[in-house]
Amino acid sequence: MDRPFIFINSAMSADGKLSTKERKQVKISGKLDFERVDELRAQADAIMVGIGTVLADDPSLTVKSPERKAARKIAGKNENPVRIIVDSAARIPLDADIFKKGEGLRIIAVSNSAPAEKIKSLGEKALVIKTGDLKVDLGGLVAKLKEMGINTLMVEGGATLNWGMLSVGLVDEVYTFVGNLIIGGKTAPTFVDGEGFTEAELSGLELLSAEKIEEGILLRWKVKGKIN
Ligand SMILES: NC(=O)C1=CN([C@@H]2O[C@H](COP(=O)(O)OP(=O)(O)OC[C@H]3O[C@@H](n4cnc5c(N)ncnc54)[C@H](O)[C@@H]3O)[C@@H](O)[C@H]2O)C=CC1
Ligand SMILES: Nc1nc(O)c(N)c(N[C@@H]2O[C@H](COP(=O)(O)O)[C@@H](O)[C@H]2O)n1
Repeated sequence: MDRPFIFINSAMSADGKLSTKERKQVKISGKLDFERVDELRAQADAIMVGIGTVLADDPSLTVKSPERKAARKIAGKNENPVRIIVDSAARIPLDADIFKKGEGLRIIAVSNSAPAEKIKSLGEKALVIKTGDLKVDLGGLVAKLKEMGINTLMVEGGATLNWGMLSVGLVDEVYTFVGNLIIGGKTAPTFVDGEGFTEAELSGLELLSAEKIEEGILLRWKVKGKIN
């Protein structure tokens, strides 16, 4: 394959929301799910999120457990997977947590429309990869990641990037943790936002497993592509 194996991991409320209408991150899952996500991070070559997630949550995207970080070191890797932000217009603040916390390569994926001055400043903190004219070309980006030796890519949202990846057929598997709360609100981000598929374009899934974790359920899906 000329791209990495790509999977999405997201935590959603029982009504499919990723966060509140104010884009505020809320606790959807508990300690056991946190550990599961940390293990997925530790096993991945790279983790990717959209700029909307950075602006809303300012995540560090680091591996949290000292044991998992040590195991990566023993395997000759950095403590953290490569951390990638999809950021067409290079809006990421230079003091974002992904720059401040943890070791390892950061990649900011921008488009040709990103301002040159900002790209220059980002170049001091991260590798900047340019694809696409107004919007990052996700297919082009993942092909470059593969060339760099990234074989497993974990996508951690948000709603728009999930759509971007799924809509162009770049996702192999999906993990959705469904938590025991309702968030509601028609403007609250859902698992997949963006334009949405038409009936003719719907993407089918095969259920690989379903597991109760604490008060929620973890579903693992294989993406099958177009149903119709
Ligand atoms: N519960 C969970 O597991 C998670 C929740 N979230 C929540 O999701 C929300 C953020 O989601 P969004 O605002 O939708 O932002 P997002 O994180 O999906 O980023 C979207 C941005 O990615 C950029 N992008 C560049 N090229 C693209 C392309 N080709 N296709 C798609 N996007 C492209 C665009 O600038 C776009 O605005 C936050 O409220 C955050 O808390 C985020 C991650 C995980
Ligand atoms: N709201 C929410 N609930 C959960 O149960 C989650 N697992 C997440 N995941 C996302 O993970 C990011 C935090 O990463 P760091 O701890 O800073 O490394 C953040 O973007 C959350 O939206 N979210």
